[in-house]
Amino acid sequence: MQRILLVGKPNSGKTLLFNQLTGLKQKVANFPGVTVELKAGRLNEYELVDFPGAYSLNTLSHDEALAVEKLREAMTSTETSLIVCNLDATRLERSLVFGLQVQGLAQQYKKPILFALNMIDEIARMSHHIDSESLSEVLGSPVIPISAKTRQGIENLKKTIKTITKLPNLYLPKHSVGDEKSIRKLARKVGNQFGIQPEISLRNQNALDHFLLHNSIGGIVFMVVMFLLFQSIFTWAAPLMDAVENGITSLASYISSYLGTGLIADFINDAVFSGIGSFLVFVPQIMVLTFVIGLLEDCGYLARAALICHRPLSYFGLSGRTFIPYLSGHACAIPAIMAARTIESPRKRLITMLTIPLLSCSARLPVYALLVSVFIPEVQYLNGIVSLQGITFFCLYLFGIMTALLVSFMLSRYTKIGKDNVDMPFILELPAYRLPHWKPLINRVMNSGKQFIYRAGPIIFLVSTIVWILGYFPLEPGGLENSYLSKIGHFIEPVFSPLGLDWRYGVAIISSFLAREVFVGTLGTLLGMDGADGDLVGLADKVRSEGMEIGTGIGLLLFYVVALQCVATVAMLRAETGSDKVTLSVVIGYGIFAYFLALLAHILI
Ligand SMILES: Nc1nc2c(ncn2[C@@H]2O[C@H](COP(=O)(O)OP(=O)(O)OP(=O)(O)O)[C@@H](O)[C@H]2O)c(=O)[nH]1
Ligand SMILES: [Mg+2]
Repeated sequence: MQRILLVGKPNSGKTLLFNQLTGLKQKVANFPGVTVELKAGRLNEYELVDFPGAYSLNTLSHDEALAVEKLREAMTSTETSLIVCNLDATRLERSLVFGLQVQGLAQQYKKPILFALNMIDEIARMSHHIDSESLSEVLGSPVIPISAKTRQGIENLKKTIKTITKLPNLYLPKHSVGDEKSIRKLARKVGNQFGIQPEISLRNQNALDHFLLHNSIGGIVFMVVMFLLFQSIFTWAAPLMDAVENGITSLASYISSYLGTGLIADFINDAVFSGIGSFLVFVPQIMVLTFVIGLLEDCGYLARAALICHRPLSYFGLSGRTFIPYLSGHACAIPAIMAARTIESPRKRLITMLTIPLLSCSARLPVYALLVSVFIPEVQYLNGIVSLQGITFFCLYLFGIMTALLVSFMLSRYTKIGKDNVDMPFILELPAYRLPHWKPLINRVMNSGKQFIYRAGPIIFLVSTIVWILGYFPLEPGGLENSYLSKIGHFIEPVFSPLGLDWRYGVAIISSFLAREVFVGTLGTLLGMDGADGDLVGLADKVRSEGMEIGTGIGLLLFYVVALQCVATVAMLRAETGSDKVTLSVVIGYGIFAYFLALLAHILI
């Protein structure tokens, strides 16, 4: 299939434009380095390829290097029909440095090129206008003004793409500017002539940055924002979680009233409703977390937070750019490990990737929520804005962060890991402050919930079903205690009994090595079969009524903070580090560390 390449400077709106043209929903956010791998979609009879952004053909970070390498490769391919180079109209000079370099490549390989002059809605808001026709004459290639946000000019862009792909030879760039120095000179000249003056575009930004990047005020704002972020996950998501829980409980009792008793009824109650239901409750929490992170990204704050964190993170052998993968690691480690591609220093990138699994991702939420509600009373402060359970959550997340920092510190000080690579400087372009763009944000939130269900749902269903079958059969007096599962459980019990956990918790922990959220589902199935009435609220009550000691509970929590129990993360680590040895060491190392923490907590508390 013939291809159209969509390239340009980071954070210039390529992916939003890609989504508008293909109808897909790739991630869009207001900081440089969101897209880290090539993504393809259909635009009429063509394949449209969204590239990671790059500032120049001479690259710094891994994602830029990938973009440039793939771009050079695609240039030589006969399947490449057109290059659409996206320019950020509010930062014309910077967009043109890469744009003119790409135009040079297009001329060399005889490919037509078209410039999409994006963000003209922002330009209009600043009472400015860019004469795109004159700009097109100066550049020697078509320039189409658009707004990927408001869709202004998108139809015109589509029409121009059609015209050019029909008669490509008429649109080949006629001349190229030459070396990097003359490109930068021309970019500055054109930027000054057509673009918006930095004093105007940066006026509001500078005022806000003065406050948010201030040495002490900036630090306090950062702490408050992070505290509210973590509070939101627990306190603010609670009403939504209650709604889902009530919905599932009513559905369960409605369906059970029709099923009567017997094998099918037991299966539906214990495996389906207790197993799957107990993890569905956490979908709203994950969506709230994605919403708050998305809000911070969209308004431009996250890039500032990365800058604030650069100094302290450097102390632990990391970079300011580690901040964004670390933060998104609290939603899911997989995209976070990929996001580490934007880290300029290979050593810091490696250390970041290896420590991301220590951050509390949303799969731990069900486990935390269950144990926190067992041990921590529901006390609220400040009219319900802050709760004791929320504070406990914050401490658990903090523990994950501290452990990640400590491990990074040790890796950077006492090992040679990744040391043979050249170190690169930390450079970060601060995006403009903007109001959030609601549609893509809502899409992301819905997607996060959907993906959690799609990814975890089938595994949980499978594991719950297997656990249920092993626990139900052979149909002998004594029920669960005489089941196959109990035999397996008792066999592995010696591993878990030093932690104060009986065989049922052992089975739940072992089954959660595939994915952590399976723990609650399996426990739901197991305790459901053991007399809980299949209702989800009952799970915490059931654990409490069995008299689990607080030291054991805290030990279990710490175990889940540290242990790397996620097949998908292990596979991703292997792919991104390219080393079996490193991946295996991380899995075993964190496993042993987690076990000893749990043991210590059980003995000491
Ligand atoms: N106001 C306005 N904002 C836009 C427009 N296009 C994109 N944005 C915003 O710009 C930010 C960056 O958009 P992305 O599509 O993620 O940019 P990208 O070029 O793909 O960025 P990387 O993947 O990091 O290279 C997001 O916050 C978008 O909502 C536009 O036309 N107008
Ligand atoms: Mg992108």
